[in-house]
Parts: sequence; structure tokens; C-alpha cells
Amino acid sequence: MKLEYTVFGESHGPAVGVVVENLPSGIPIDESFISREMNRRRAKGDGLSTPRIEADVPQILSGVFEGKTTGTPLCAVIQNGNTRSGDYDRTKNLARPSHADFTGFVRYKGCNDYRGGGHFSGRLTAPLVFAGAVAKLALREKGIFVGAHILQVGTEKDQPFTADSLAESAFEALAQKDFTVLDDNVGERMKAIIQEARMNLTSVGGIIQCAVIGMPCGVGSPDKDNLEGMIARNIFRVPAVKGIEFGLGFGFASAYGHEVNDEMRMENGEVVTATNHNGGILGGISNGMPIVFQTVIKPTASISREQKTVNLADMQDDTLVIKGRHDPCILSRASVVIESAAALSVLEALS
Ligand SMILES: Cc1cc2nc3c(=O)[nH]c(=O)nc-3n(C[C@H](O)[C@H](O)[C@H](O)COP(=O)(O)O)c2cc1C
Ligand SMILES: C=C(O[C@@H]1CC(C(=O)O)=C[C@@H](OP(=O)(O)O)[C@H]1O)C(=O)O
Repeated sequence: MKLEYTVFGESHGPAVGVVVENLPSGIPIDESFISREMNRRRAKGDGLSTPRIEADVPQILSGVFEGKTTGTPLCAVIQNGNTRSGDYDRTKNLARPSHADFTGFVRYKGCNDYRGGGHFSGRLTAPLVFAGAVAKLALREKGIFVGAHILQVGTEKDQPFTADSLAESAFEALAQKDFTVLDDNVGERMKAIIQEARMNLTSVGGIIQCAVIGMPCGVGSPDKDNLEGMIARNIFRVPAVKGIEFGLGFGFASAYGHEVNDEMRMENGEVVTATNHNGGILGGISNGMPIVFQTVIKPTASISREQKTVNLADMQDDTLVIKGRHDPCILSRASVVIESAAALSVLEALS
């Protein structure tokens, strides 16, 4: 049975949560690890993320007994304690450009909860991180580890993963950081770009690079259960994600085969490749090299500049100035979110 997860709730409802089905039984629930992961995603009140600070403590309702997963549906809820729904009263009919207000209104026939983005909110990534932490605990038992860093914010770029940083200890060091970059000097410049965007009443996008190490070769399929597709499907469930590439990705377009073919050799009885331009996947199946992908996250939709929009109450052109609490950049909190979606995908592929 394949692992599946569903996040539920609305940003300004009583709680958000997740149900995970077909988890392996017997995963030890390491509460301090889970709370470390939840804290990595929480807003920190540092000007780099939303001023809406939440406790983000998951309450497990089912699927855990005597400290281990039972294998029956795991359900956890996380209370919404710091909503300020009044921020949305004045603009409730004014669809925010680039947010899901318009599509949610059409899809759910005007019944969608518009407050704080409702079910479309980045808030729904809190339960995703809980589920991802449990998936990581299951993967850890198999010697599989997931790590991510901010590769780019605006025009500022971190160094990509190298053989040295594709290691459990390097992933752990990244996870300890408030701002997950390999090069902290670049990180400081990225932070300045985010602060500048906020001061300029705008927002800024970027790229997360994520890797899975310890993945055995031979997992996946060429067709509907292809590993790239399984990962991409879950990565696109994260709000604000607009693209994903594996390995060299779009860089293949301008390359010649002799430059980018991953040459093979035997090492300690295993087939390895000298380079990893294919990002650890061939024919939809893992080849035993690290799985490496980059995912682009757009600039936060809600910005404080005046923007043109449509009033959904009378379907007339209108203008909008958003006054609320928003992330000037989603990247500072996104590494653990992307890792979580990747961990759940890999565990699904192994199930
Ligand atoms: C962790 C996280 C935080 C987010 N914070 C905000 C925010 O403060 N304001 C906002 O407008 N969008 C925010 N978003 C993005 C929106 O939720 C997203 O753009 C919207 O649901 C539309 O979906 P789409 O961009 O995937 O098309 C956030 C997303 C994530 C993952
Ligand atoms: C609450 C979180 O992020 C929220 C994501 C979000 C959005 O539109 O996605 C909009 C904001 O919500 P609100 O307007 O209620 O402050 C963010 O604060 C969170 O990530 O925990």
C-alpha cells in the first residue's frame, strides 16, 4: 500500500492538520526531532518572515502508540492561535494578484475561506513539516537522509551542493541554521535583499536546492510511479512553487552529450557515476547517486504596493492595497518544507 498524505484546515480556522496513511509501523516518534523541524519553519519575528508568530505544536490524535507509529492513519493537528482576520475584511472581495483568491473563489463557488488565504495558505505547510519529520525518522532507519539549502534569493547565489556537503553531517549543520545556506556570507547578502524588498513594499523569490542521500538504486518506475514525477507532484503541493528541475535540469538544453553524460565505474562493488548531472534518477528509477533537485519559489503574492485587480463581488476593475502580515520572502522558511515533501515522496516510492 502506497503512503499518502492529506493536509487539512484553513489559515484562520481553529487548526490545520494532516492525515498520513500507510506509514510503516514501528517508526519511533522522536519528539525533540519533530519539534526542531517545526521550529525551522516557524516565523521568527526577524523581519525576514511574517510577523504572525505561532506556537506550531503538533497534537497527535491517532496512529501513535507507546512512542511508535502503529501503521494505521496518523493524524495531527496544529492550533491557529494568532489570527487577525480583520486584516481581510476590507479587501475580502479584492482578489490578490498572484494569490489563489480568484481561482479558489471560482473552484469553490465563492464558498472558500478567504481569510489568510484559507486552505491555500502557506500555513498548511506546518502540518506538512510534521508529516515530513515522521517520514525522515522512517528514512533515517534505512540510512536515507534529506537536506536542503537556499540556493538563490533574487540575484544572490549560494554554492550548490558538492560531494562534501552531500553528507548527513552537512545536512545536520544546515538544519541547525536559522538561515539555511552553505555560505553564510552569501546568506547575509540574501538577508539584505529580503529586508530591502520588504522596505520597498515588495517581495522576492528564489530557489531551494534539495538532496536525498543513501537512496538505494532501483526504486521507481518508468511510467506513472516514476520517481521524478512522484517527487514533483508533492513539491507542487507546496504553495508558491512554480518549477522543479532534477540535476542539471534546464542546463541540459545548451549542453553536448560528451559534456554531461554521467560516466560510470565500479567503486567498492557498487556502480557509481563520476558526475551526477541526472540528479540520481534515470528512466524514473534511482541509480544510487544522490537525488538532487532545484525548485523555484515565487515572490510572495501579498505585497503592500497598490495593484490593479478585479472586485469579485461586482466583477469590476478595482485597485488593492494589502495591509497585513506577510512573508517578504518565502525562502527563509522553505528549506524544511521542501525537505518534508521530498521525504514523504521518497518514503512513498519505497512503500
Ligand atoms: C511557508 C510559506 C509561507 C507563505 N507565506 C505567504 C504570505 O505571507 N503571503 C502570501 O501572499 N503568500 C504566502 N505564501 C504563498 C501562497 O500561499 C501561495 O502563493 C498561494 O497559495 C498561491 O499558490 P501558488 O503560488 O502555488 O499558485 C506562502 C507559502 C509558503 C510555502
Ligand atoms: C501563518 C503562516 O503564514 C501565513 C501564510 C500566508 C499565505 O497567504 O500563504 C499569509 C499570512 O497569513 P496571515 O495573513 O494570517 O498572517 C502568513 O502569516 C504560517 O506559515 O504559519
